[in-house]
Amino acid sequence: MANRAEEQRNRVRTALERVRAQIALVLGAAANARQAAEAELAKLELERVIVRAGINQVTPQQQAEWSRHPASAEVFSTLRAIRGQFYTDWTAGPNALRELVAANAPGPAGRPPGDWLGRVGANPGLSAPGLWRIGSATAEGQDISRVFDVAVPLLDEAHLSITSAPKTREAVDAIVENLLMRVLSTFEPGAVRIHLWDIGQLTAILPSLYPLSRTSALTLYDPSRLEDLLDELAGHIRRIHATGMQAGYTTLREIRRETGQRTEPWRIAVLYGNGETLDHETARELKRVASGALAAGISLILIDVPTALSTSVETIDLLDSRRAVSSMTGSDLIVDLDTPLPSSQVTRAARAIAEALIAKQGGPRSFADLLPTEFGKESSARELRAPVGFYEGEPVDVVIGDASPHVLIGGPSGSGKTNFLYALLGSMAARYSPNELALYLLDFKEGVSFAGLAPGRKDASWLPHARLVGINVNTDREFGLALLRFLAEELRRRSAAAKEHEVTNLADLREQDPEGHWPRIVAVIDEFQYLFAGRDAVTAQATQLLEDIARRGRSQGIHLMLASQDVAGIEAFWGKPAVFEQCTLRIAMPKARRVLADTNNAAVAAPKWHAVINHDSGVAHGNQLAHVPDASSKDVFVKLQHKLWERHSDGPRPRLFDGAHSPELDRFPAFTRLKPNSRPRALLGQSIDVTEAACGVELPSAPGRNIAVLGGAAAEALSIMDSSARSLARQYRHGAVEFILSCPIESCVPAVTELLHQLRAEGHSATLLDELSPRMTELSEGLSTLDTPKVLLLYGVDASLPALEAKAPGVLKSGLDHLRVLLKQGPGHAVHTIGWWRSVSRLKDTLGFAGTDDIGTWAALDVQGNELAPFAAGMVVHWSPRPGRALFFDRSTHGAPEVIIPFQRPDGGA
Ligand SMILES: Nc1ncnc2c1ncn2[C@@H]1O[C@H](COP(=O)(O)OP(=O)(O)OP(=O)(O)O)[C@@H](O)[C@H]1O
Repeated sequence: MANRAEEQRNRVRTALERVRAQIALVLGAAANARQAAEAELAKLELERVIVRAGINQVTPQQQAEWSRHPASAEVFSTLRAIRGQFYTDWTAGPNALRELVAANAPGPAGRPPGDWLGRVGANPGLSAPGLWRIGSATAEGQDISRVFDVAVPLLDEAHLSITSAPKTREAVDAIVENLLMRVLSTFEPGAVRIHLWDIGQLTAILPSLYPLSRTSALTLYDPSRLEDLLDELAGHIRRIHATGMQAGYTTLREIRRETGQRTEPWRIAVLYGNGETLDHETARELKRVASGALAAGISLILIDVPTALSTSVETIDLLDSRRAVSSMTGSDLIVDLDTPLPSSQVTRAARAIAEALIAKQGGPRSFADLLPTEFGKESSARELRAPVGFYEGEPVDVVIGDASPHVLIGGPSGSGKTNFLYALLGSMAARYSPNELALYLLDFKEGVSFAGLAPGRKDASWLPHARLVGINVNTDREFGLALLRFLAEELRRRSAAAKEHEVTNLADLREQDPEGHWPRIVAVIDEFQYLFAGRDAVTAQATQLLEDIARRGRSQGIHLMLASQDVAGIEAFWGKPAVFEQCTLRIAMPKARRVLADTNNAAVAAPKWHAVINHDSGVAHGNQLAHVPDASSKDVFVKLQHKLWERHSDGPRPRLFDGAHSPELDRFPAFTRLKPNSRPRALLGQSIDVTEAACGVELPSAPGRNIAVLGGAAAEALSIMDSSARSLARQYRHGAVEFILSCPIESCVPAVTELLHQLRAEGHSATLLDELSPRMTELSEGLSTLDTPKVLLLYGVDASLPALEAKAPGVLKSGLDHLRVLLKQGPGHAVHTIGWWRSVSRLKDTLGFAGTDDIGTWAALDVQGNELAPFAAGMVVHWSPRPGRALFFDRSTHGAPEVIIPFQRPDGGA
């Protein structure tokens, strides 16, 4: 037993020892591998150090240090072999370099100044030469065939850092001037802007270039305010980055290449320091700018600014006034700097460029300059982009898209807001077809500023992109609300479609649903402050709807463009910052207040007929000043509209809502389409709605289906009675309904008689009663035996009351009692009353103790809202009576009363 146990222990021990031996072997192998790797690493590191320092540049001290390295012999022999081989091949080097520079530095970028200095460049600036010549160098051997050009990359490619040597300021200036003149002379004027800052001076920097300083090509900065320049550059970078990113590009170079347009100039910022390090904050900002600058087409030339930049920087270190070493050629080679350009010639050349730029920017540009050569070619899937004006001859774009979904436009009266809107609408309409862009235009101002965009009497054309044009709506705030409701509904429809297709934005929806009709919608509301003009339900609903649309419209391609004379005064707006914040695109006309950020005063200084366009919520760095061409004077916009209309005249015409005109019943589609049917509706007027709808009342055989017209405004009352009767008449077959009319108001008799004839002409029985009571009695007593539906058209019931109340001797019930019976029981027997009472109290008198239930629908004219509460289930009724409008309520269908427009009667009254 003991033996077996011992045996087992021995077996285990032996096994363990074997394992240990294996582990030791593996560890040994790993240690060896590691040692070898470390040796290799040390060798490579040494190699790197030697290469960096230069095998020939070495000091004896360093040489001694390197020699101590175990791998030094091996490394030196490898490097010498490579170097030897390189220099053997190098016979072809200078020539190759000459060819390289010639290919990458064409024209003024690399040619001698005699070939170009003084001539204005013609390169349109879609791409830039890769290299710019600064001098030459000579490879070992010193014979002429070994001389080659030295050039540095600049625009889009790299920054440049120059370090001076004692007494070399002139030489440094010569390098910078040489480079700048090469760049300026390469491109057409305006393609490059130079920013100059010198810590030591304001006025004497590169004086030969001064003729350019009266143009945008050259800007000088205060020595004590480097941060201004850095701020400005940061602003450009942010803007270019934002617009590029939206379109899916990461660099300005890519934008230019892909779009074929030079959307932005290149910028070169020349910073002369004094060799001292910048303060911490400025250095940090400089680094930040430098790292984003190249992608935005901005390059820095830093002179004696000792800041390590973490991006591509080439260096030129001056040895003396003629010689330098450069990172382009390495420390082994000396660069012989080009001789300075003759200053008088530089001045002359700078003047020529400045003059060419001024000539090119020319006088004010016209509306036609905003239009593309071919119409309707752009896609709005990602954004809407259109120039609206010019800054120094260059077009300035407005972009409406995901990053700037909504627009706020402000400017005092006469500052050119409407003109701006026309310029922008024209520029967009010319670029995008009506399938890409749909416009809903609403103007709360008195006047007809958008009227021309809808077909009119004088001009039958319309802007094909316009779906709705609302004019003279200053008193019809409800129309603004209707537009907002419509947009909110469209938003819901789009969200549902997006959900169905499992996408989150318009671009993707359009991709997933190519057959769908998903234009970008731009809703322009001029003088939108009217929406908030009262402390009432309209303001509350408008605010809520605007917030909703502003928040969610961005991803569904629904954009708001809100314009106002005085944004500052819109209390409801400031109380609800959500809408304001979503309007990231701000347009400030000259002297506009509060449209831009509080500290941004650009609008104050903006000249006449200019606008400050800011896609960054109004912060100063986003300012773009633009001269807006005249788009609103006679025939300017119209010409474009005609062209567009001819292309799309088969498309739908826009709905025109003109608050100054009441609709005509005989031309109103909802009326002309009426035919006999089983559910006749009395049309009372036009709904204030985005679609051209009538508001109607169904008169089924049910209690309460009577209509009361309330108030003393006779024209409107007559109109409502008239359209109700005539519309009902059309919905019955000949003789299938009987109209019974009564009118104790003398002045209204002609209108009533005319209606009587019209009803008869429709083939119906119609009677105008002299006395109301007998017929009321007859009808109420025979209710259950009546065979034809009847409509009682009772004008001025209040005037009939004395006669109705009178009782004949010995008779128990008065005519009024019978009328009450008819109001209560008539509808159940197809006898409906449409009555006009000139005051609410007289209606109450008529109804007596029976309560208000028998009046299921009403249209109120000049009566106060609080009087109407009993007829609207006790709810608070807001109503400020106004001519040509009525407040309409149908207990069976309405949650709240709505404003309607009674039809225009042919005699001219409402
Ligand atoms: N860029 C422009 N160039 C030439 N004329 C212009 C320009 N902008 C506006 N105008 C003219 O100035 C006048 C006022 O312009 P506009 O109606 O656009 O201003 P507004 O700010 O909308 O003023 P309001 O709110 O009072 O209508 C118009 O007669 C218009 O033709």
